[in-house]
Amino acid sequence: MVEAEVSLGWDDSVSSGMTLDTVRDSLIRQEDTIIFSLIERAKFPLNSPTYNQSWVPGFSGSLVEFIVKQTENLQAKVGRYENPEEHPFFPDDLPDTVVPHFEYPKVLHPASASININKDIWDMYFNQLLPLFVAAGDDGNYASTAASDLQCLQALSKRIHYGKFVAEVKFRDAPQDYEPAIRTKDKEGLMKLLTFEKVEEMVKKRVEKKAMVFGQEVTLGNTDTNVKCKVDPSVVSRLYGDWMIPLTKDVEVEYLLRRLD
Ligand SMILES: C=C(O[C@@H]1C=C(C(=O)O)C=C[C@H]1O)C(=O)O
Repeated sequence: MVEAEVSLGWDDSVSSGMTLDTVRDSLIRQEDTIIFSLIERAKFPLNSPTYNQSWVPGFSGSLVEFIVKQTENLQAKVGRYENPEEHPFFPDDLPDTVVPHFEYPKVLHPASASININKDIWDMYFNQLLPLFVAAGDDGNYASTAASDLQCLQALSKRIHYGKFVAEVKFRDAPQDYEPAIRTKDKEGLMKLLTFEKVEEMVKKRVEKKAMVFGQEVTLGNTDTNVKCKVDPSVVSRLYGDWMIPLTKDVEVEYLLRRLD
């Protein structure tokens, strides 16, 4: 299976133009998308009926499940999941694309297609993250709430699965360091090799600052030094420290384990 796909065009000697710097630039830009999506979701209170009631006749799941499934169905038809940067939350039974196939550069090892940790991302988002940054309450805006959740989920999923690209460029930069740990399936060794603590500290500080800048009320009068942010910056920093970075690194390890298949 993997061999057949390799013969369809994956060639790891071809330069993708990707470097650790360009990959990190993409992660930095994705921070903006993530923080804005959280700010948008924070406009609404928790709105728990979005998650714990079935509303749609003939569909037994929650409203958010319905919206995510239906949207993914539509987006699959127009090719969203042909892009190796995108991963569906409900990958079963997605329709084929109806639009012409776009040739994305084959940067990743074909085995990477089997890595999708969206189940964990879904659980983390709804059970741990959401209650930390939205107010309690119910304003009835369930459909808009679910649409905002989808934006957040897609942004978080893209960032975390971007670990595949991070791992690929790290491997290409130093195959001699990674190969022994891959061959012995040494997850801990791989984790050590790919970890840059200083970079992680910078990421956490930067997203905290961005949340402060993006989420403040902009007024034309004197700048109020006591700004109240739309999303608590320390929650954003915690989101990265406790979940985004560890999950991205899990994806990196999973990718590397398959890198020599
Ligand atoms: C993504 C990278 O790999 C690891 C994960 C990081 C992250 O998720 O932000 C940051 C540094 C590394 O420990 C990277 O090196 O940039």
